[in-house]
Amino acid sequence: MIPVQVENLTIAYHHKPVLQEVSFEVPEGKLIGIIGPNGAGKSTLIKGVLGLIPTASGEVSIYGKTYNKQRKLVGYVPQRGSVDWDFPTNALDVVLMGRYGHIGWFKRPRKKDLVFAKECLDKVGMLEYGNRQISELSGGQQQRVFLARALAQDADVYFMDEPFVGVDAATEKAIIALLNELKAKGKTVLVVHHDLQTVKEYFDWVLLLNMRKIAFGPTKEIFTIENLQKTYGGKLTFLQDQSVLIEET
Ligand SMILES: Nc1ncnc2c1ncn2[C@@H]1O[C@H](COP(=O)(O)OP(=O)(O)OP(=O)(O)O)[C@@H](O)[C@H]1O
Repeated sequence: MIPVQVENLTIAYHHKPVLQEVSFEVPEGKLIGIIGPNGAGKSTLIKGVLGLIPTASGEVSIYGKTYNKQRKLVGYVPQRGSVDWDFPTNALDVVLMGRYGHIGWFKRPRKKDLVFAKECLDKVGMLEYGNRQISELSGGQQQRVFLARALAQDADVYFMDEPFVGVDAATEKAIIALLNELKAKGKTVLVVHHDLQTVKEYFDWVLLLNMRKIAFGPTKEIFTIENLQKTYGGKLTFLQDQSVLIEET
């Protein structure tokens, strides 16, 4: 079964297309990087797939059915900047929200949901912050709580929008270890990612995006200088050994 299939997806804001006729099929059990310059439509793609914004045309299916029918199978870590952190709730409750697909919105969480939510907080090193208001956490800590929420969903396919932004090097390592753990369990994880230096190390497959799909496939084949130039235009600096690339912003 194909975890995510996108066919001819077009999305426009105020009638101006920002994503045009994007098609790809995501294979199961892989870590996939979504790469492209600022404004390329990476977040828009994820939001479109998850039905959070209207699409102009195209089809999306999750394991062969519409997202609405498969919600429980999908976990989402939004971009940190897009979340209202002043919302009065503590870290454990944020993680418990990840369980509602399993509990049902109007029922109280069962003991085992609570235990599982705490396990997820522990996995991201945040157990001791369970009672802390999310507004009182640092950016990197907030990011980890959202990761714990996604883990609590116990989904089969995950979408993460820049999970490494604002986290320190140790946390980045811990997050990538978690993603690899998910992969080892056969889960599929799509990650919007900006650091070109780590793409080869982190991701099995990449989607290169700039309003349109530039290329999609195994990192070894797709993450080439030629494709990166197509994706970023001239905004790349090639270091001497040709293997290290830096995006100028
Ligand atoms: N709510 C909105 N209303 C109007 N235009 C929007 C909206 N959200 C995004 N856009 C525009 O759509 C385009 C794609 O934005 P998007 O956030 O998907 O890019 P991105 O690739 O995720 O960028 P970044 O790397 O900067 O996060 C941009 O030109 C952006 O200005």
